[in-house]
Amino acid sequence: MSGTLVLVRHGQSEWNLKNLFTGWRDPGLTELGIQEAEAGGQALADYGIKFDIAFTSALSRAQKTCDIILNKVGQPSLETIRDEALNERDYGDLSGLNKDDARAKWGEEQVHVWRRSYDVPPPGGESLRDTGARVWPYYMTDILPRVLRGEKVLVAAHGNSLRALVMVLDRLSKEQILKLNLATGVPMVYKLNPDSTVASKEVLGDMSGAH
Ligand SMILES: O=C(O)[C@H](O)COP(=O)(O)O
Repeated sequence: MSGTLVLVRHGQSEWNLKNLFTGWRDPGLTELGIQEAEAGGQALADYGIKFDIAFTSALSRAQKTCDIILNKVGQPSLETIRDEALNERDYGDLSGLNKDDARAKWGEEQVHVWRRSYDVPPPGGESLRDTGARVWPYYMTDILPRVLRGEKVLVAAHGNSLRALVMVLDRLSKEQILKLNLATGVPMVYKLNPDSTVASKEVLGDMSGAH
C-alpha cells in the first residue's frame, strides 16, 4: 500500500514581492506569503490528511511555510527534516537582481530561458537539470522510500526545486517544463503506485496565476 506525497511551494517572499531573483538568498515571507501558506494548510486540513513526516529546505521561507502548514493540519510538532538538497535553484550572478531590470539588460527571451529552460544555467548558477541532479537523488534516498512504505509525506520547498521533481513525476518533456509555473502555497497531492509511478495527482487550489 503506497502513500501520499504532498509538494508545496513556499508562500510569497519579500524578494518575490520586490521582483528580485532569490535563489539561495534567504528573505522571509511577506504578510501575503503567510496567508498563502495558511490557505494551503487549510486546504490540506479540509482534505483530511495527517502527515507522518515533513521535509523542507535550508531556507527560512520554505521552513516557515512548512511550520504554518503543520500548524493548520494540527501537527505543530511533527518531525521535520531540513536539507539544502531541497533548496531553490542557485540563481548565481542573477541573485538579488530585479527581474525586469534583467529583461531590459539581456532581453525577455534570454531571461525566460534562464528562468524556465531545462538545461541553460544562469551565469554562475544552476540550470534546472543541475537542480534536479541534487533534488532527485535526495528524493530517491530519503523521501520516496517513506512514501512507498505507505507514509504521508509533506515537502515544502521552492518553485524550481519542485519543478525539477514535478518534471520527473509528471513525465514532462523539456518543452513542457518551459511552461510549468508553480503557484505559491498551493499543495499538489500525489498518490504513488508501488512501482513509484504516479497513480493520481490533485491540486488543492489555483495554479493559474503562477508566472
Ligand atoms: O529564486 C527565485 O527568484 C524564485 O524563488 C523563483 O524565481 P523564478 O520564478 O524566476 O524562477
